[in-house]
Amino acid sequence: MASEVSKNLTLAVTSDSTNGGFESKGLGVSMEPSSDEVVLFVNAGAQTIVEPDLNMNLVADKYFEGGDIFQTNECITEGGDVAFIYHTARLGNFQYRFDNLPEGDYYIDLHFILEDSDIFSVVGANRPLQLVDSRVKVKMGEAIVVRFEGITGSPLVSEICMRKAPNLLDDGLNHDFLRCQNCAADIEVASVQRKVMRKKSVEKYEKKIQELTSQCQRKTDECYQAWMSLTSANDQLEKARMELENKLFQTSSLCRYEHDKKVWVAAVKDLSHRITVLKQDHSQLSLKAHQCADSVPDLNNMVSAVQALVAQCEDLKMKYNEEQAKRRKLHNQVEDAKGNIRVFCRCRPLSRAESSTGCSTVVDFDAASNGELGILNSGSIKKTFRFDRVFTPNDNQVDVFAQALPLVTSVLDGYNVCIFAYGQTGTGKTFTMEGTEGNRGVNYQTLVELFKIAKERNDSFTYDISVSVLEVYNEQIRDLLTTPSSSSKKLEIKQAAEGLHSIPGLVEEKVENIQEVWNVLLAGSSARAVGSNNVNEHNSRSHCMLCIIVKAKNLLNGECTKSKLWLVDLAGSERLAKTDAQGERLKEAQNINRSLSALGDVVSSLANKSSHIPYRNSKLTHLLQDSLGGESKTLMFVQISPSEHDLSETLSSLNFATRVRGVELGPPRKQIDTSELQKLKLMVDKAKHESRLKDESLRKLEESSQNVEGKIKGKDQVKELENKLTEQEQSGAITYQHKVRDLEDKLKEQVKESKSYTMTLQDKIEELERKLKEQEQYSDSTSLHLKIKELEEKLKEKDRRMSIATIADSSSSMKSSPREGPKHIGGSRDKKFINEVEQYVLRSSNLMNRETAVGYNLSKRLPRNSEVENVDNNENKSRKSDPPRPHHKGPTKMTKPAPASQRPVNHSRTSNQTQAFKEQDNKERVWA
Ligand SMILES: Nc1ncnc2c1ncn2[C@@H]1O[C@H](COP(=O)(O)OP(=O)(O)OP(=O)(O)O)[C@@H](O)[C@H]1O
Repeated sequence: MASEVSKNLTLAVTSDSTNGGFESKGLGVSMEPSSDEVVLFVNAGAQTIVEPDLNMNLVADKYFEGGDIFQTNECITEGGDVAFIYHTARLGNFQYRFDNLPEGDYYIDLHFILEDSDIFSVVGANRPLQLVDSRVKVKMGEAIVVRFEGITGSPLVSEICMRKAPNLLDDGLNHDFLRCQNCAADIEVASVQRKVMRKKSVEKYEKKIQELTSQCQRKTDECYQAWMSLTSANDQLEKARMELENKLFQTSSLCRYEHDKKVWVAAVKDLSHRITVLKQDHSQLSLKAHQCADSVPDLNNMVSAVQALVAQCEDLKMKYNEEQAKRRKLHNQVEDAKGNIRVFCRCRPLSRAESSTGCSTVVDFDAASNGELGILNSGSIKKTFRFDRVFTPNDNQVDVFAQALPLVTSVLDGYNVCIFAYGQTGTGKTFTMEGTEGNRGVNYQTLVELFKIAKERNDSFTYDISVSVLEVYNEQIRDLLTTPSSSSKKLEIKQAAEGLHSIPGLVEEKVENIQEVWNVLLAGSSARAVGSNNVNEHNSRSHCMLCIIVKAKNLLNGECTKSKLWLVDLAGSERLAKTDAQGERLKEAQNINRSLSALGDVVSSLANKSSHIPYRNSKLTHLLQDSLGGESKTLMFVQISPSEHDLSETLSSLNFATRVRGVELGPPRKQIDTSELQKLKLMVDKAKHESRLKDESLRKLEESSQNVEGKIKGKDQVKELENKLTEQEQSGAITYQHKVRDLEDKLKEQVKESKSYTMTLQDKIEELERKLKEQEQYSDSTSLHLKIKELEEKLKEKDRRMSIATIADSSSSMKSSPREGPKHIGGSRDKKFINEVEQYVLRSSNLMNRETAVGYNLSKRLPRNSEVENVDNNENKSRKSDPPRPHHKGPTKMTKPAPASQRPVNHSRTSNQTQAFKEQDNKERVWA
């Protein structure tokens, strides 16, 4: 059943303000009846204009003053008509329920505080918001519920007051209206009842007023006294405060002084500590200074030692430089010894297709390790070829490159090198030069090695390496590194200077590591394939050329070199007849044949030492001009197939390669040997010349003695003359002895030098011989044997002449020996000694000639260093016809010149001696 709700609701706000209206934003009150409860909503969302109500203060006072404080929401009734609640909890939406109320009308007052809301700012801090006289009618069994809803913030409910309203239903009595001083409601009161109530209340209030007045008087007195005592206490307090402040000030200044004192003491302590430390430092430093002063001489020594070391280092550097130069020279000599053109033959394995068709092999590798290769015909060897190296199908890429490696070193030493692969299509030219990804060929390995050696030498050399890749197809040069737009440009060869060629416009890609090289090689090979329908066919019919340009600078002596390494994969060498070609194919084949035969012609001309080398007959030879012949080194791989079906092509390739290899048969350059021989010859000539001069002076001496003898007539005269002669002879003999001694010393030295030099030469030769041995074994022996024989003949002839000369010499010395004067003895000994030296020198040089020219033969004959002297001795013993060797007794053992009186004067003997000297001299001249 719906409750009857009073329309007379007021929302009041406690305030000191007495006029004007307040606008309460966000608070509203509504009442809704429900079935068994009367609900009072306090809604914070509504707009309500609140009227000020002065009485409200009184109501609030009353509640705060006299009201009990209840902590719960229980309904407490006092006399069954009023309920108070005082609640301090802060809540959001909440409700109070009042049950068991007796039936009747009730006033409900609400006091609550809303914080954080606009109401709060209107009402002021901690002042309650009041809602008074909400009158509700409660029937039997109904309850009153006060519900707060939609409230923002945290309301603090301070009071809920419920009062029983006077019964509105009249029982027929005459009613007066009494306005409630508390709530301003008109309360209907009966007139009698009103008088009694008024009297009672007047009395009650008067009594209360009196009590309050007296209480107020009392309180006023108390207040006055309290005020007075407070004032005096205040004065005393002020005084005490002043004193305290004074004291505090004094104390603080004292404290500050104490504190400052402490600080200063600490600072002084710290400073004195620092001074001690500084003193210690000072003494240590002065100690060190003394030590330094003491160590100055040591330091000077050290500086000079360091300087000496630096000088030593410089010296070592120079020596290292020299050694490097020697190494390069020797390396070059070894390379020279091997020949400037080398031919390696490589045979590929039978292909799968060939094996499956049961194709047989026509190549015999039994003597491959000796550089020999046999071509079989119906099981027996038909023809044998010899090359610098023969690689069987079992030899891998590393084995092959190991043999090409020395040439790579030559490029870094400043020599031009050309390595090319020649052979029939499909014999493995590309395999040898380029290789496959897992089996890199000569090109890649060469570049790896170049970078490796360049790195090893980087403290004495700087190297700039650049690469060009080009192709010669149909006698046209195509740059494979150029951009596609400019690839159509024709390249031509220009002569830059004498012996130097350049290709203007050719790309030279600078490379600094092997990865860059690999990129360039890839770029080249992919460019090669562009524009061709059949890549393999195109590649077979063009020459692919890789040019590596090495610019080197020697950091030690500033020498700069620029050398080239050509790596060429030639076009297939099939003969024209076999290609069975027409039109364009025929032209291609003709061009290939022309360029390959031009290559053959160039190397043949080089072999024949022809004055004109036909480089310009093809683009290929023209390009390679500065790397073929001259000081440059060439390596050719002749690639062959083992198949019986390719026999004729194989034979043709092998014949071509043999023609190329002919170049190597030219005599290797042996510059060192000739120059040394020349030196020794000069030394001998000098010695001979000196000896001749001495002979001349001797002869003059003898002539003058003969003249003197002829003039002697009287004894005194004779004696006088004899004395003069003796004196003359003595002085002449002494000077002569000195001269002879000097000469002997000189000769000894020369012999020693020549011996040691010969030994070093022999060492070098031995080393060369060891390296040559291999080479010599393969070389065509017939021409060498002829030369050896020729040289041996010459040697024998020389020996024969020499023995004749010595026999004549010995016979003449035999004749003059019985009465040889001191001068004569010295002269003949000198000559014999010279002869000995000459023979020895000639023997050595012959040996050297033979050794260098025919190292293979010499290796059997030439004694080792330690054996050289034994050989000499043996020769002494065995050659009885040789002139006797001089016995170096030294000048002390020389026979003293006899006085003229003791010597028989023998004119004929003297003239015989002179004659013998003359003969000997003539023989020597002939011999010389
Ligand atoms: N020594 C070898 N070992 C193994 N396989 C080889 C050898 N030589 C060549 N081959 C193989 O034989 C085939 C032909 O070789 P390659 O292409 O190198 O011949 P080519 O002479 O360069 O031919 P073209 O003249 O057509 O360029 C290739 O498959 C190659 O891998």
